[in-house]
Amino acid sequence: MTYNFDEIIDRKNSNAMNTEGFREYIFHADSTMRFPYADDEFIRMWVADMEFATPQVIIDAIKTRLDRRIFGYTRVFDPEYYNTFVRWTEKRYQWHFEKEHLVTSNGVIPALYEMVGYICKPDEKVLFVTPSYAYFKYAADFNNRESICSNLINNDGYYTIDFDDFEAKASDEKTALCIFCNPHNPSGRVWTPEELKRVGDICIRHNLWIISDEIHCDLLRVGMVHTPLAKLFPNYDKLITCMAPSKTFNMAGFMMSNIIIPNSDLRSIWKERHYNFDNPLSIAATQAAYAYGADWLDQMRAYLDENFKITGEYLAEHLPKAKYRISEATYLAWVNVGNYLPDEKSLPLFFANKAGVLLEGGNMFVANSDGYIRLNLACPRSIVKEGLRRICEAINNRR
Ligand SMILES: Cc1ncc(COP(=O)(O)O)c(C/N=C2\CONC2=O)c1O
Repeated sequence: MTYNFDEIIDRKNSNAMNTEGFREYIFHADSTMRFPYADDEFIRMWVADMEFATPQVIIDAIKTRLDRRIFGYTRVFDPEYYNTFVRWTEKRYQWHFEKEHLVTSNGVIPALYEMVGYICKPDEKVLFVTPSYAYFKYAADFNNRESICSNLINNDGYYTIDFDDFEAKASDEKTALCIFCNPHNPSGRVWTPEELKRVGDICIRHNLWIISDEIHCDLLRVGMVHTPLAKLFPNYDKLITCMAPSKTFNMAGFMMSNIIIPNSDLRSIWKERHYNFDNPLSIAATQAAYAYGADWLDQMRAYLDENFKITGEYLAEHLPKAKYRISEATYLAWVNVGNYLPDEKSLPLFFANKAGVLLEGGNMFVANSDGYIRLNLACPRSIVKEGLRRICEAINNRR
């Protein structure tokens, strides 16, 4: 089957964050905030969900479950749920994990919120690299735990880990947990086994817990290889792995993620305190995604690769002083426009007002992200092209 990723799908009046939630999330404003563009005139390149239809195989599985017509209290009991997912990780990442280590959560972020509280004592710290997905900091904030950040080294747009700084912060006796993003949002880096080995060795040397957030792992550029951190450290049971179908198959609204907790004590705490019920439609959707979604994913990745390619070509022609590298994973382009807008206080506000483009950027990624904008390229190509046209025009025509 050939999928049509050029199709523009109307999301209005579907309670989508993407169309309804931007004022609050990006601008901390209410519905009275106004722009020179009507809401449906915006090109939306901000929140990380896709403008592509969720694969039909997933929709069909949901319909099949709907036909059972009763939707009472539900959790994963069927071993086929685990079998389907572990076959996916074995086939794509040559990584196996034990059935009893798998728990489900209604999202990776809710899992982070819970586990920071289970793992860190009140005076302990959470370490992560920056720039970072802001919810890593929010998970620490929510639990009144201190964040400790290690800035990535930015080599002309290619990010690497400052291992000396990372180890200095990991060695802080109050640092108890590292939340590590692999692949990395927002830089798009796919960490190499060598980089991952150094991260793991440092964390183990300083007796840290590690949560490896691998939610973007399926969204690799063609030819890239994802290495689960736990694959390199099979005997370190203080290493939790988070994966989910939500980013991969555009089903974040089903709020289903897989958390692999090898440490039996932590797993017991999780089972004791976590509200351990799942949406029956989400279980059906997740199982179908991993059982039958590979063909759609492979076609979608090829479409995304082309979107990243045309983005680089367009920026090279129209914004030659911008810094851009094709992300090694995710569907998020990370572009440094600082040479053009060095004094812009809010890049999202500038582009909302001047380009009619909703995007994230600047200080929305905790630290070490000044001058950068993040563009969601998981859109029909015509939308990507119009967004790029508007962004470049707004910059080149600014007064
Ligand atoms: C690294 C990372 N972890 C977790 C999540 C969310 O997981 P969930 O709770 O949905 O299972 C996201 C979503 N990233 C988003 C969502 O919108 N903008 C972003 O950058 C993410 O990028």
